[in-house]
Amino acid sequence: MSKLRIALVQMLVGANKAQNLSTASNYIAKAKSQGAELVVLPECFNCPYGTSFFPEYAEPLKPGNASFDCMAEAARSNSVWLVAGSIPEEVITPDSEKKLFNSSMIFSPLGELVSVHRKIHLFRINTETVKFDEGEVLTGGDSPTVVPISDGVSCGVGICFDIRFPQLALEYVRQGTSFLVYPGAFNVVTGPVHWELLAKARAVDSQQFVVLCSPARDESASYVAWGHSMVVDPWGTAIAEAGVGEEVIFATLDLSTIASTRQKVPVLKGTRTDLYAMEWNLARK
Ligand SMILES: NC(=O)CCC(=O)C(=O)O
Repeated sequence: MSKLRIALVQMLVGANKAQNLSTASNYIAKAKSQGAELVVLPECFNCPYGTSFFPEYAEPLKPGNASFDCMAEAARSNSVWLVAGSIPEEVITPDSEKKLFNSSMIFSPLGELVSVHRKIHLFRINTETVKFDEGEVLTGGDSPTVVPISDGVSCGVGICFDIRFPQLALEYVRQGTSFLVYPGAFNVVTGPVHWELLAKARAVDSQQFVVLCSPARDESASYVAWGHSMVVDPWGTAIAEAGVGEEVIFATLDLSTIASTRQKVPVLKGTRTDLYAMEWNLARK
């Protein structure tokens, strides 16, 4: 595989779960009809983004549950790879404790669940205007997720706040991924300053494609998403970008540009792991 056509579904997410699932599924079919081989949905595409909503909308990621069944069928019937944004996942532990994760299901074109990425870094923010702590109800995941797509092509998955951690992206580089996919819902405070900057930073430091998919902006929501879903190439150039409304955007990832970028600017080869390591011991405050 030398090129991969992808679609990012920047959809409006509301309070009605069935409606959200139907919207997602219609857009997946539309993306396929326009040539997409891999489709990405936004963070929390089955429920409004907010800690008060997560328990009510959470589901086990198994057949027999609405979001799982709908997405498996959408991937299968359209024969596409599907990074199904994220939904609140309910897990009952062996000690009968209920835990919730912010999780992304990844389906193959056969409709098989091939991976689940549980958001590792829970979103915490405390500004004058936006305060949020996913840790009030969610548990963080504990492993990076690499999805094999085809012969030698794989992608690393992160969810939103995960993009702020270059160490995770560099771990994906170590594991040989070609692109990084982050379903995300930045907000109107950090979005204007950090969203594009972080997408480009991760693309430049990992020298691969970076894909960010947001919900469309809904000014009446309790949490107003930034929008601006985008795809950045290994050189750091945005090759597709949405506005703030509902929209599907497309990009063709020319995977040969990964090697050519790394040849032009050999930072990965030049990394001096003998002088510095990806570990540190900051006093946590
Ligand atoms: N859903 C999230 O993780 C939001 C992350 C965010 O807005 C940020 O600034 O980081």
